[in-house]
Amino acid sequence: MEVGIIGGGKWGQALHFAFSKNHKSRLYSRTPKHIEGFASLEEVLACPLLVFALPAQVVGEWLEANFVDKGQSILVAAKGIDVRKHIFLNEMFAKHLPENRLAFLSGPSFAAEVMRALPTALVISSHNTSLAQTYEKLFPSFIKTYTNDDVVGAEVSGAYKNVIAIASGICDGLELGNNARASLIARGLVEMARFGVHFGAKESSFLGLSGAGDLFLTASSTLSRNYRVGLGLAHLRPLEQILKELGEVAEGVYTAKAIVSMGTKEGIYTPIAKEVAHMLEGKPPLESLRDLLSQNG
Ligand SMILES: NC(=O)C1=CN([C@@H]2O[C@H](COP(=O)(O)OP(=O)(O)OC[C@H]3O[C@@H](n4cnc5c(N)ncnc54)[C@H](OP(=O)(O)O)[C@@H]3O)[C@@H](O)[C@H]2O)C=CC1
Ligand SMILES: O=C(CO)COP(=O)(O)O
Repeated sequence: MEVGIIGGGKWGQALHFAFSKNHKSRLYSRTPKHIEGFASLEEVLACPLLVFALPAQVVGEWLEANFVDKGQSILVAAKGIDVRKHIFLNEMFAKHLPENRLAFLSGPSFAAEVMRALPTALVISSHNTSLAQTYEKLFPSFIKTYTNDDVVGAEVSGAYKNVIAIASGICDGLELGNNARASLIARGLVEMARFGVHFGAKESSFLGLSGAGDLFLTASSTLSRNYRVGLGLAHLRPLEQILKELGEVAEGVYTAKAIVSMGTKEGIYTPIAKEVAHMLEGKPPLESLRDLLSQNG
């Protein structure tokens, strides 16, 4: 099979490496990369199976400017919620192609470990089971894949876990201990499930790879860009400086604000995301901690 990857960042390159094991993979990015299989946007868009691996916050503008519907399907590998429109990625893509040509990738997957061909498990969610199974065939044997139809559950899991990961980094940066981090992650899982179920997600999705799996991974490792943002915030470093030094996307920085806006509008209790959004805007972490601990859960 042939696959065209849009996005040559860490995740696009990792997926390109994985797909290239057994299939013809082409990759396009704004900045040319000197890797085998690098192709023009036209060559990539000509592939019937596409993978979108750009940051969530550029989805809208990128699709408007570049996407030409020639009957392709898209596996969305981005994780986030649009901070300007406060809508899920499936709604952004649905403006350009029908949901039966859309699938979403989620689960615990640091690109760096995929590049080392370390064992990984992922979920492909689509309203079109046959499409999910087609995308499954692209993955090499070191990546185990599961499929389901809970697109919202996959999206909310992948997006929200980044926000809880920032909170976990703050917790460790403040040296609050293992009890505190475990409690924060557990309550974060409850919070993301509450948010997702409100928008139609299946609660079971948050107990699996998409939710608990990706949350445990991202909230417990310095391999996570979002976790590292939290460490920096705990040490009172300016967010602009943290992101400049990171040099890569940290989706939770934007998703936190989207979650709080959507939660406020819909009346959903999102205490951790709310405090993360406050800390991203400069609220001292210890004040947030006090406010979180003083709230009735
Ligand atoms: N890294 C990981 O471990 C994983 C990441 N993801 C998700 O994948 C998505 C991409 O993340 P990742 O690859 O890690 O991010 P990186 O920061 O590594 O790369 C981002 C890429 O996006 C490109 N880009 C940024 N803005 C634009 C734009 N306006 N137009 C065109 N291209 C743009 C950059 O291009 P340029 O190089 O030209 O600046 C860069 O190649 C995110 O949603 C992330 O959450 C999911 C699972 C794992
Ligand atoms: O989504 C990821 C792992 O599943 C990558 O996490 P970070 O974006 O926090 O690095």
